[in-house]
Amino acid sequence: MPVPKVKHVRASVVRGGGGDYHDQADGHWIDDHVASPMARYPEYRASRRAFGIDVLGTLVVEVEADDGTTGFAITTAGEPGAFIVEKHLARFIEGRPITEIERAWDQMYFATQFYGRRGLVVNAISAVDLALWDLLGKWRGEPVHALLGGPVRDELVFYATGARPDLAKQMGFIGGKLPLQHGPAEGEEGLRRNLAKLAEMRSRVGEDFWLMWDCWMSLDLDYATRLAWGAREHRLKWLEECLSPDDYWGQAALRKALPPGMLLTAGEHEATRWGFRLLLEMGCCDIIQPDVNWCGGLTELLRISALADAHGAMMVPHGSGPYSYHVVCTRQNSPFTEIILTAPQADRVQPAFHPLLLDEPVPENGRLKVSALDRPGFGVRLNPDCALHRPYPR
Ligand SMILES: C[C@H](O)[C@H](O)[C@@H](O)[C@@H](O)C(=O)O
Ligand SMILES: [Mg+2]
Repeated sequence: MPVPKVKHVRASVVRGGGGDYHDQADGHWIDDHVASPMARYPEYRASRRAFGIDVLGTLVVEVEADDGTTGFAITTAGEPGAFIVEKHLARFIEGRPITEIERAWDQMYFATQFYGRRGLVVNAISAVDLALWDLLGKWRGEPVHALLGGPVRDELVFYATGARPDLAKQMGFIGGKLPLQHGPAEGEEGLRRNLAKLAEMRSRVGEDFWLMWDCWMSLDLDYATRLAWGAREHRLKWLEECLSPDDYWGQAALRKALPPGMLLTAGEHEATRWGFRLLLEMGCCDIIQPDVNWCGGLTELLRISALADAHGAMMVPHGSGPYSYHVVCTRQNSPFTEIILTAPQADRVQPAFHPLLLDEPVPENGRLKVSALDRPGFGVRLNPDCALHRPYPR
């Protein structure tokens, strides 16, 4: 059977949830006084949307082959991402056999290296890469996990990120990750409030349920160290992304300063094998957390995961929904994964990319059978009720 060629690459945008976790309506837990690097400015302390955490919105990339098969994927990149795909990346994909995913990745990365390397550009590359894997799976009639060598486990186990770890425990998750709410700018009172919140949650969930803090790049080395030692009595399992992702030196120092047994995690805002090599070789973390839709896509994540494995580190993707599940089920060093509870009060499970994807599998009782992934490609469809807009048609 001749291998089809890519006929069209289309980049569209959509607002409201979807591929941008922070593009949510008013009153959502994810924007309720969460610590951030901008909290040193009082006007940006109460809300991350106030400084534009939701500025990009979702980019949807569709890759259509000349036999009509179409793959797609999403990321956080919005209209600037659509520009990069239509005006720059598409030229390396259109007209090529749909099987040439490695070649496509290499050309997309090195052609944009002079202005990319991480962030928005690599988010856009990730979406094209994931769309190509979706297309390949659909053409071959196989789930993506089968293209990666197949599952090493029968079910996925999840922790949940949200404001209510107590409810996450009732929903059957193995742990709950809280957003840290107060950073250094709110001084000792803020530190006391953080620790009081953790103590309250520990009292609700009992001794064995995992509790973690997501610090979202908001701290300095001294504050993070004091927070960690204050959290020790409440059995905090890990501190996440405490410092600037560029401060490899501070992260390495923090990891050495933590109480015995407390883990340090990082990586959701890191990208490519080179960025994660730096994190791992400098001893910055115990668990790397690449976002599959941001780190370079699946092609690059396979290299990143192998690096982590060689360093004896776990690779537990940040969010990423089905794009994570198809990889995690095939990697020995990915024993569990994350779902970000995108429901406004973090009180129920809904698809991670709600409302944009149809057929997105969701964990039940904190678990998901790998057999639920057994549909071609990533096994999801675009919701026709979510109107796409193509800002740079060709
Ligand atoms: C809850 C955190 O502040 C972020 O909003 C979240 O998207 C991310 O850091 C995570 O690890 O889930
Ligand atoms: Mg995080």
